[in-house]
Amino acid sequence: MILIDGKKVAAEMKEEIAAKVKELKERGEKTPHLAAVLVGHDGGSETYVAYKIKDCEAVGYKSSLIRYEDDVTEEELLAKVQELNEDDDIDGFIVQLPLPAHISEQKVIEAIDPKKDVDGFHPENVGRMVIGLPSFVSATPFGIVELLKRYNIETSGKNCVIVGRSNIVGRPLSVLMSQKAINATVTVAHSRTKNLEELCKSADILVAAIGVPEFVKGNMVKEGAVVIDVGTTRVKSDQTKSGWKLKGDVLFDEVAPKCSFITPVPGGVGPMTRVSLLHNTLLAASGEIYG
Ligand SMILES: Nc1nc2c(c(=O)[nH]1)N[C@@H](CN(C=O)c1ccc(C(=O)N[C@@H](CCC(=O)O)C(=O)O)cc1)CN2
Repeated sequence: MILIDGKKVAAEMKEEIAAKVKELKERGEKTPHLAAVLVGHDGGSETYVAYKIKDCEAVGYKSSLIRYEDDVTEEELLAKVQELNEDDDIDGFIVQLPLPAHISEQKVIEAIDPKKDVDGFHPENVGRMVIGLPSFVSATPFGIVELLKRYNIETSGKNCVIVGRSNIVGRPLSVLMSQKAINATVTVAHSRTKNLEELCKSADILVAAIGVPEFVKGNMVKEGAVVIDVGTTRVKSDQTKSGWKLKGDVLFDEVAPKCSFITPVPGGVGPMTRVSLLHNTLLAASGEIYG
C-alpha cells in the first residue's frame, strides 16, 4: 500500500508556483492578488481561510481578507462581491463556504465575475469545464486529479466510483474523471443509490466525498483499489488540546491494508485543495483562461 502524500505534492506545486511568481516580478509584471471573503466564525472556515492567506504569502502573492459577522445581509455581501469584481488590483477572489442560512450561496456565486472566480463555482466556469473549454476548475477536484497524475496512477478504462454529488467535489470530479485526458468510467453514488456496498466494491478508484466520518468500511473496498478520502469532519475528542480531531470519510485502519494507494486525512486531499486555489489565482492573473 502506498500512502499518497498530499502535503508533499502540494509543497512541490507551491515551489513551482513561487518560481513563476518570481519570474513575473523580475519582468516587472503585476503581483498576483487573491482576496478571500469570510463570513462568521465557523472553526473550519476560519482555519481554511487563514491557510489560504498564509499560502499566498508563501508563494509571493498579495492577499486581502474581508471579514463579516454572521448577521451580514445578503445585499451587503453582494455589494462587496460587486466591489471586488470592479477592483482592478484583485485578480481573483473566493467567498468561503458555507454561508449562513439567510444568504443564498447560489446568488453570491452567480454574482462573482467568472474571470475572477478562482473557486470555479460560477455556472459559466462549470459549463465551460463540462464541455472541455478553458475554465477555472474547482480546487478539490483539480487537486485530486493532480494527485493521481503525479503518482502515475492508471486511470484509463478504470471504474471510478464517486460517493457524493456536491457541486464542489462530486459532480465536477465526475466530469474531470470522464474527460479524454483521464478516460475513467465514472459512477456517482448518493444517498438513494442501491447496493452501495457492492458498487463501491466494483471500484478501481473509489472517491469518498460525502462528509460522513468513516462511512467507507473495509468490506466496501476491492483488493488493490485506489482510495481517495475527501472528508474532513471535526469530531469531538478528549485526546486533543483543541477538543476535536479530524476524521475522513474512510475508516482508514480497515481500508488501507486493502488498497494499492490511499490518501490520509489530514495530509491528503486538503493540502491539494489549497494549492489548487493558488494555481487558479496564477491563471487569473495571467489571463490564461479568458484572455
Ligand atoms: N469557497 C470555498 N469554500 C469551501 C471550499 C472551497 O474550495 N472553496 N472547500 C471546502 C473547504 N476547504 C477549502 O476552503 C478546505 C478543506 C480542507 C483543507 C485542508 O487543508 N485540510 C487539511 C487539514 C486542515 C485542518 O487542520 O483542519 C488536511 O486535510 O490535511 C483546506 C481547505 C469547503 N468550503
